[in-house]
Amino acid sequence: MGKLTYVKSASQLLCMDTGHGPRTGKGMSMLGIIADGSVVIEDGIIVFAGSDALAAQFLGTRRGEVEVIDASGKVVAPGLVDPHTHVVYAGSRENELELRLQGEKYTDILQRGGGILNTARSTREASEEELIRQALTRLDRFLLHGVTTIEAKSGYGLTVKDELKQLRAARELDRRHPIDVVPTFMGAHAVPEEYRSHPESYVNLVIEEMLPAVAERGLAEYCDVFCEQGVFDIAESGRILEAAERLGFKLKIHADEIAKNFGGAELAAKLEAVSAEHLLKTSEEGIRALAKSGTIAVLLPGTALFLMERAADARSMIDGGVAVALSTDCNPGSSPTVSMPFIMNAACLTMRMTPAEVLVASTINAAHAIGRGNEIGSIETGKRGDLVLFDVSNYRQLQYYYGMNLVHTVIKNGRTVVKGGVLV
Ligand SMILES: O=C(O)CC1=NCN=C1
Ligand SMILES: [Zn+2]
Repeated sequence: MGKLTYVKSASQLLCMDTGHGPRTGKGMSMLGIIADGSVVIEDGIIVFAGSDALAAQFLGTRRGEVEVIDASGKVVAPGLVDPHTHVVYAGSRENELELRLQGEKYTDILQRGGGILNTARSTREASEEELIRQALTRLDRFLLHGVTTIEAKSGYGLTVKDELKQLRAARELDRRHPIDVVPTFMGAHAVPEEYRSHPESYVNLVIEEMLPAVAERGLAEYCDVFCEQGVFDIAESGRILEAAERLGFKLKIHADEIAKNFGGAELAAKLEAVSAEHLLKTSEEGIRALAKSGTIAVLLPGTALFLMERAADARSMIDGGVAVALSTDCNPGSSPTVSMPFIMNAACLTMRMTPAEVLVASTINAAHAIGRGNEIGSIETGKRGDLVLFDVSNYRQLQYYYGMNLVHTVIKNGRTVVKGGVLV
């Protein structure tokens, strides 16, 4: 019988246990709140979630060491999940912010060899250990912002060797850091300079060499493609994703970020991708297609803000029956942040999502977007003991006191990893 962790007397315990699968429509507003709630975790797994009174009864039947964490006056939620990051990379691109402030477009910078290709140069030069070292610091900051599981994409190597290096680094992060890391292959992030005169050969390299190399090493669960005007078009994106599916990868797609009605969402729905990401410029037909296929819309309001673009039409998606998740899109070019709390604020203030919807989108729906909806994302017996204690007395205050990090304590697999806002 293992040590018990007893998180007691939360002013609000947000169980997120009011449904199955990704939440849609009204389900996105149902938090499963227990006032004066308690959670008991044993050997990293939740063994009790309910009222204080029932927790005392439950504990009365148990012997052994109990670590008590007083959550009175605080909101206890499932550990936040970030389903879309490019967290493994070297270098930085602060110069591009000023270029864009002067009016240069993101795609113009990429076309002339900057942007993703800038990060590719520094990532190719960096050793695997250096990539790990830089990313570990970002993961510490994710933890301080309440995030206990993230997805991590490759896509800054753009050669077989360097894409494998990035994905091995992601696997090492998962091993070394408390945060769980779900890996995604994204060799189709941009066409590297050495292939600019013959991009179709790069598509063939992704399909014929990179995908098999990643698959036989078991280095990624998902394949993602930057489906965008001037990057990978609908036909190329479809070829790559269909090849990936044949090799057993689950599918994601960066869709409709920049060009209007490019058809990325429709492609995601046609391929029944697990998720479609960005969706800033998605058409009404695209939204209907996502609802029909059950593809999760992973929205990135921080990226929209940082690119100084209008945010995705979350309201039409939620009202249209699409399951919505949120993410930082942590990357050095279009969203250099790890703050899920800021993303939740931005989702309310720029996409009119409610305080309840952003919590569902940052926990259970985000968990389903990376295939972990049965293990994390809600506070239910049998799920991982991943919790975040916020220093507010009710969940609405998380979006009311905006621009602040209100994380007090983070518990990962039943172990306290952040206390009083500092790593322990
Ligand atoms: O610019 C980057 O490094 C990340 C990105 N990929 C697609 N959109 C943004
Ligand atoms: Zn991205």
